Amino acid sequence: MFSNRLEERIAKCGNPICLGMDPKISLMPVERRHSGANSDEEKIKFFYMDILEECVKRGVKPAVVKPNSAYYERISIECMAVLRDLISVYRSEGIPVILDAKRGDIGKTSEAYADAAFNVYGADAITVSPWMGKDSVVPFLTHPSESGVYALLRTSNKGAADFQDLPVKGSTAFFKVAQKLIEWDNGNLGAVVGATHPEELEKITAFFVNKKHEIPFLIPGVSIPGVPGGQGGDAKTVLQAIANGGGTRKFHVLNSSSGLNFAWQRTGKEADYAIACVDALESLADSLR
Ligand SMILES: O=c1ccn([C@@H]2O[C@H](COP(=O)(O)O)[C@@H](O)[C@H]2O)c(=O)[nH]1
Repeated sequence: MFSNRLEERIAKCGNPICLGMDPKISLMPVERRHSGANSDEEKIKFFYMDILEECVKRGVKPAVVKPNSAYYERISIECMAVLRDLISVYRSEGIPVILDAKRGDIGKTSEAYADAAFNVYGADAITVSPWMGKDSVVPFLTHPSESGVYALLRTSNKGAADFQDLPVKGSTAFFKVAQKLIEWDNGNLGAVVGATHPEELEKITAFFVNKKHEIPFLIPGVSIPGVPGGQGGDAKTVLQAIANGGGTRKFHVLNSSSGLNFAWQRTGKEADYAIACVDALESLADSLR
């Protein structure tokens, strides 16, 4: 089951951090280290390979990584192959990969999406939208690869309130989704809950705890102090919200993408982008112990 795999992985690596891998070429000073890196595809590959190499050298690895496919799709078809290669190489270092693609469609199309995510890209888990209901999510959950599925529950963006917070029959829409997730769960289901609304995170944690059915959360929106571009979520506040809701930390992961990727901006030392990323990862991990 994916939830067990996550628990073991977090215990092994000693931190609950999800390193987002969302490339932004203007913030990737790869040419400082690799004069031959001309194309965007090469830059992305070098950038994330350098970060992985630094992680391995220092023995500081994130619990999981999360590339968002949009950032690769926007570059080129070839960049999708770069994404596949990066997934493979991070996995070969024992780091599970969550493909953030927010899929979901009628059943047979969800089956195709699941094959793409788990067989073609080789990801360990995927994000899905639960909006189309059970038959749109089950094909991911029952895929022979027994991979993880994170359903959007209470997202980190401002617009999350537009639908997710709507009152529904004495409750709130996101709680109705949470109830369905419990019903659909086969040990492979998790939920996306944003870091930017700790009060909602606490209530959602308490909901699952009270139902005696906790599922893994993917918690995006964590910022790294001093690095621009993040959404403002605070990692310690997130863990406190989970504790306040009565939850355990065993399988939840906290995602920071721009904050970790482009941490070199704190010192301005462009050539040290990989060191800066792993420094930020290490100090975030230390601060959460
Ligand atoms: O509710 C959600 C769901 C997904 N995301 C994704 O996570 C990263 C966040 O990037 P940062 O640079 O750390 O803000 C990005 O891929 C989002 O699409 C989210 O932020 N919130």
